[in-house]
Amino acid sequence: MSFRLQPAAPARPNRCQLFGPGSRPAIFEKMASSAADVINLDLEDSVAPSDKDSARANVIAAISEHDWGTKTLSVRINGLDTPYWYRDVVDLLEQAGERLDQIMIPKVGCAADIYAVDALVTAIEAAKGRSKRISFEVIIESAAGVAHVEEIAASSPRLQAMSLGAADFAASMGMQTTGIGGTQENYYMLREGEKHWSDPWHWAQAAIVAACRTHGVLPVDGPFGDFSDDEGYRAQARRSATLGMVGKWAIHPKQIGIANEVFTPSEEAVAEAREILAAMEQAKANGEGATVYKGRLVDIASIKQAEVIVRQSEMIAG
Ligand SMILES: CC(C)(COP(=O)(O)OP(=O)(O)OC[C@H]1O[C@@H](n2cnc3c(N)ncnc32)[C@H](O)[C@@H]1OP(=O)(O)O)[C@@H](O)C(=O)NCCC(=O)NCCSC(=O)C[C@H](O)C(=O)O
Ligand SMILES: [Mg+2]
Repeated sequence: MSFRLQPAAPARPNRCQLFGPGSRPAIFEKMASSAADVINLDLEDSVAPSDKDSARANVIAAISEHDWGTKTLSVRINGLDTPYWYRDVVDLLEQAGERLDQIMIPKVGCAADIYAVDALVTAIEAAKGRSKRISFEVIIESAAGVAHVEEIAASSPRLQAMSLGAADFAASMGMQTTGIGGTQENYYMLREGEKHWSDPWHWAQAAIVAACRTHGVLPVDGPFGDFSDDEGYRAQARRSATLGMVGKWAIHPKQIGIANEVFTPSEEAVAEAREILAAMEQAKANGEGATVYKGRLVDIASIKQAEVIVRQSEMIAG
């Protein structure tokens, strides 16, 4: 165990990030009144090149015009490989009101990508006297992104969250699929003639969780494209939650409730966690470092596991 303590990730609910194209202002009010914890107004891939300027103007206006409540309000800018991103940053930071919380940087490939955006944001914040420091979130959605995930997680004190973007990731990796997340028909093993499906996103998710937990960043699962498949979305969200991710994107309002349910620890899970903490208190009072709870071992590490669940539930309850 390193003597360095693992930094805590930001203590904010991030169970569901609801996306909407910046070119579709008719849905902004629905997004604002939704039950999502985070709103992502998109200037990137859901906006056609011909609409980039008008979408940017829509988003800047919407930041002040709608009541976003206590949600984290984030805007996804265009990638650093496009001619749009610097104008996104300049106009947002110069023109959008103080309600803007966060910028999402897509297709990040190395720490220097974040450095470039950080330098620009820092200069504009100072020049304009913005009182609120903008935070960053990034999407890991390329081979380079996952190869450099740890340096990216460490890249800036502004960085609060990191998502896996399954669609661009699959393309960058040359994966044989057009699916956005979820079970992939050809990713199976055979045993005695029976197919057993595996999870092709798992290794990248695990890399993201480890990098995020090392550097105090929130790990988030990205989009699930088939919004008519509720159970497929739920299954992927449950796997992500089990792996340590704190939330998942919604690309349609019907996915919000499922994400909120999966990423809120259940009453039973919280009750059990509290019982484990009580059992360990008793064990400590008896001079023991380990004891038996419901027929299984619990020890000092179990305290930390139980605390994760209790802390998450208390933070969500506010
Ligand atoms: C996917 C959609 C285009 C579907 O839109 P639509 O056809 O309007 O859906 P419905 O008719 O079923 O809508 C029902 C009602 O819900 C409202 N609605 C729809 N979408 C949203 C939303 N995102 N937020 C809030 N409200 C929404 C409709 O207006 C209907 O309302 P009403 O008429 O009052 O009943 C659309 O959902 C959509 O555009 N989704 C977001 C797409 C997006 O942002 N994509 C980018 C993120 S994913 C990505 O980028 C990939 C990633 O980078 C990677 O690489 O993996
Ligand atoms: Mg993408």
